[in-house]
Amino acid sequence: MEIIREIGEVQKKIKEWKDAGESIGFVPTMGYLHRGHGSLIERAARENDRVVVSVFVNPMQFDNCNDLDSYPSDLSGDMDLVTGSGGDLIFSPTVQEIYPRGFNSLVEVENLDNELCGATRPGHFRGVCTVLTKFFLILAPHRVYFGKKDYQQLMVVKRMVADLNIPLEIIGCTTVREESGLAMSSRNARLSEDEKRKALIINQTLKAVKDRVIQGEVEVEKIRRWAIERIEGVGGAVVDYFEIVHPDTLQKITKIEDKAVAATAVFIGKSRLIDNIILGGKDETTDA
Ligand SMILES: Nc1ncnc2c1ncn2[C@@H]1O[C@H](COP(=O)(O)OP(=O)(O)OP(=O)(O)O)[C@@H](O)[C@H]1O
Ligand SMILES: CC(C)(CO)[C@@H](O)C(=O)[O-]
Ligand code: BAL
Repeated sequence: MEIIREIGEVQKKIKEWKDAGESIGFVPTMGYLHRGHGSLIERAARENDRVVVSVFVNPMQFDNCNDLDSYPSDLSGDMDLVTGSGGDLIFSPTVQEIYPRGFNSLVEVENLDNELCGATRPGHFRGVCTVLTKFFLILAPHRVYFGKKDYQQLMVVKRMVADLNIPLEIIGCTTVREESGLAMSSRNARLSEDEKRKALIINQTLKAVKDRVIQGEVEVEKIRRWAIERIEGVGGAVVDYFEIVHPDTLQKITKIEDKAVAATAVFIGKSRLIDNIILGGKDETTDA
């Protein structure tokens, strides 16, 4: 298992593989890898001959310097996880390698980015789409794997690839959880034991919302207010947003008449955690 830091070098390696007729799977990450990332890498390894994992904390997608500066990292742990999950290569460029002249060209997916994380982290998806476009052009993989924990990111990237005719397949993978139900996230590493216990309220509330919908509740505003109160009731949890949106357009809805997505971002202490659940349809336990 190799770590490559330079664009020219990773391209040389990928060319060798492609010249040998091998298919390339790509898993973009910001590092500090956990079993959630591992499941993406394992799936990529099942479906491709070679798997490249990028580890790059992209400054362009952070609107909060503290969040960027305190983002955890552990490249040697990442190497172990990538090896154990069947990956072939880590591409971990420096910021200078990716943005040598700063950056004047931006990729933005309109409308899908105006609610949820797009509303509360201005410029976030512009940063994500710009860096991913660069990675897609640099690596030219056949298939790229994303987690459904970042539901909006998955939808935005699918749309970007379709709009720009980028020749690769985007694959969404099931959210991997702790036994407690907490969605695995690199940012969980910053939680104290007490905060970790409090963070359980996020998934518990999403599941309770799903139950209310199954029992016939359709009024979004009623559910929203109830869910926010329930989450913040644990003390030390502050809801950044809790919204119920159309699963494809990601626009807010007022009544749940068909499939919908409940998505939330919650500050537990200083860590901002996200999670979501599919309502009014099958749950998110299947890959797509
Ligand atoms: N629990 C998880 N299950 C499945 N996929 C996941 C999980 N956590 C992250 N991913 C996916 O891994 C990819 C890289 O995500 P990232 O490196 O930001 O990890 P993260 O744990 O989500 O970090 P953060 O704490 O910043 O949210 C994304 O496609 C993301 O959706
Ligand atoms: C896709 C990504 C690696 C782009 O920087 C990041 O947004 C993430 O880790 O989800
Ligand atoms: N997983 C999303 C990357 C971010 O929080 O910036």
